[in-house]
Amino acid sequence: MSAATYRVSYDLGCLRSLKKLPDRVSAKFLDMMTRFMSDPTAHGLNFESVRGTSDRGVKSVRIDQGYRAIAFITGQDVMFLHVNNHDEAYRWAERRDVRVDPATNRIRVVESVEVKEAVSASAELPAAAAPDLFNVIPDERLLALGILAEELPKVRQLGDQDALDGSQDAFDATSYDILIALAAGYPDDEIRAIVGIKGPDEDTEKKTPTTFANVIASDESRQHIFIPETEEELRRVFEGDLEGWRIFLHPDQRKVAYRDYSGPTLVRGGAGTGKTVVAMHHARYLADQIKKDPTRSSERVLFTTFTTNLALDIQSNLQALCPEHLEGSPPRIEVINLDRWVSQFLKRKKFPREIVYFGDNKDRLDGIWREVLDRHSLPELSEEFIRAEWEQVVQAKGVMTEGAYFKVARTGRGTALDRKTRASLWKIFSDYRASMIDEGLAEPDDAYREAIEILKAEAPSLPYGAVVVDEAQDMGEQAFRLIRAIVPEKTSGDRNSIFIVGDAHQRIYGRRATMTACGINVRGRSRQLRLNYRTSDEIRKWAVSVLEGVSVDDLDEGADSLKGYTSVFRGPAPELASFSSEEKEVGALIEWIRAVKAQGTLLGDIGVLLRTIGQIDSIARKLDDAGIESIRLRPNMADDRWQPGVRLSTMHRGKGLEFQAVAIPLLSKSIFPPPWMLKGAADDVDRRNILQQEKSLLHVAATRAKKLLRVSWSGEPSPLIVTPKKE
Ligand SMILES: Nc1ncnc2c1ncn2[C@@H]1O[C@H](COP(=O)(O)OP(=O)(O)OP(=O)(O)O)[C@@H](O)[C@H]1O
Repeated sequence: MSAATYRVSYDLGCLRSLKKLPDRVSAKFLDMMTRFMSDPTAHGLNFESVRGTSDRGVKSVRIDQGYRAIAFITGQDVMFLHVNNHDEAYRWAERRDVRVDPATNRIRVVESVEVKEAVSASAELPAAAAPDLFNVIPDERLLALGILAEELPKVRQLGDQDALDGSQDAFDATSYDILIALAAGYPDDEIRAIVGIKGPDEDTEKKTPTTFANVIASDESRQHIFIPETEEELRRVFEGDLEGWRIFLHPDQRKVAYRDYSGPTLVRGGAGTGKTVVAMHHARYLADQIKKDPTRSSERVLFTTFTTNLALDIQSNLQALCPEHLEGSPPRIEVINLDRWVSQFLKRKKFPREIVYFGDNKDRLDGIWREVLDRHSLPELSEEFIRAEWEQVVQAKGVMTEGAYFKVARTGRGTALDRKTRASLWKIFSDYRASMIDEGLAEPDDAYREAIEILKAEAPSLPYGAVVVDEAQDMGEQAFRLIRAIVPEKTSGDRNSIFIVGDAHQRIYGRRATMTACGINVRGRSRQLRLNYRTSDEIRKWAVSVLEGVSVDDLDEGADSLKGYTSVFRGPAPELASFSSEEKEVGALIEWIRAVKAQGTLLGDIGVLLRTIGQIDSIARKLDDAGIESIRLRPNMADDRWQPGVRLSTMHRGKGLEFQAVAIPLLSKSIFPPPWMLKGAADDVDRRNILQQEKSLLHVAATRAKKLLRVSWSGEPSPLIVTPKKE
């Protein structure tokens, strides 16, 4: 074969079979395929017929003397299905049949054999212990879910979970996913959602003709089929691991990421549903478009998020996904957290003040507050209330004059304020602002406002064609106004301008904004993801139970819910452990870490998430005494996963991390939520907001766990914990 127009694709089964073979075979196959990709005319492939196969499109290709690749050829498509040593490859190919399945909009790779032969022909299919795993499930239900008729006899042979786990290669990839979800006990609608198959009533999309060429490129097929666009991409997949998020998106994720939008877009979804993954793929999609268009060569995509460490994670994940867009100078995708972007921008613009984020200067602001509050006689309001009013109303909404403060809507604030009180408060706020300027300091909201003003006054000079925003739930009004100012709506339209992902259930920094109010109109372009890829369904359910009674916005003017939120796999129930003393609790935590390690989990894949830095210090000492290595994760520093040691992190810093096993200790009533926070509440509404934020924090911490979650306390449990268990 030597025509330049062939489209080459790789079934997931092919990539998996390749990973089982010696590296040199994979290297040879890769070499052969990259050469074919670069110049099919010079490096044609010799396809040979496979004797005995019922499907005439199934062919073999010689890799070397000992190994063969099996492919399926039709029209202009070459799809690789399997690689193995000569005899096994032929045996595998003899009974394979490739077909278009209009019901699922996928390409299916079927082993078309009779029952006895099927089992013996599938070398990896283990002997069934007792043929009962799916026995209670009638054929009609299996077929309606998408299992192929030819596969039914093999399904009936699967005796137990071990047999199913070992039979991956014996089934079409979609069928295997269906069986795994069935065995885990999911109901049919959830199985369809997990596997990405529409139910008979949902299938309302306009259908393109179901030719092989169309179906192989469908979002559904591409859940299991990889179509490389460049040799580089092929190399990365062959040489790296098969991380699902990079290659095989769920059809719902692909539909959101790989398309154009007529204006700003919002993607919501519970923890672990792949919002960051989708945002990264969309950034890549946008950068690919820029790359293809020479007239846009100076354009860039700004990928921004809330915290530095999340930006660092995204940078390294994008490096794995599309390095070609990060390596240029300047790179086509620029990843930076918004605070840093602003401070760099203002520095270039010679902004004379220092922006206060953390550390010593924060103490200087506290000092200014003390002096200002001493100078003014306070109305009947607490210091906490006044400072919260400054942060949540004056600064958050960018109020600059007394007149504006009289008029501003104080949404979310509990205590009503009459005009006279507002006038007294404004004197305090003006004094504080003037003193802060005198000291040469600025708060982040001041910095955002300054940047917005500069951008509005300047002729458009920034190179950004689009902004992608992650963790939007933690950004405030000024941040969104700034994002809009970075990519202002053009007279030619607002196409692909802003792509925002977030989840208000995970709002942990107390900021809140309504996009429409900030000039970002996402109406009609809001999407939702529902499948949690990170956390087992059992842990997910517990994490959701923590949020009971919490009502959550949709980052705009409506409400959000976690309806339909499900995990793609199941696991052990979270362990809730109660102790009579903290000493016993920490002792048991140490034993738990040892047991998890003994079961094969690396220490670095165990996270202990705590509410305060003081608690981290204390647990670190106790782990040290017990001879267990630990690493404290600090804000603004990436986690070097190669370093051994249990990860100790605050719940806040835990956002953006994930671990096989997570422990959340010290959740006693007297410690969590921290009493000082509730004591500092300005009024009942503030108190409710604090409790809501702490619930979100516990929810975030719990959803960092993949397979194991352990929650513990001593004495009385925190009221935020559901269902206690005795020691
Ligand atoms: N299609 C997929 N296939 C395999 N893994 C996936 C897929 N999509 C997401 N994941 C994995 O699921 C985990 C969660 O993804 P991601 O961090 O993007 O979710 P999120 O919605 O941003 O989560 P959170 O809101 O909790 O930060 C990651 O480990 C990611 O690699």
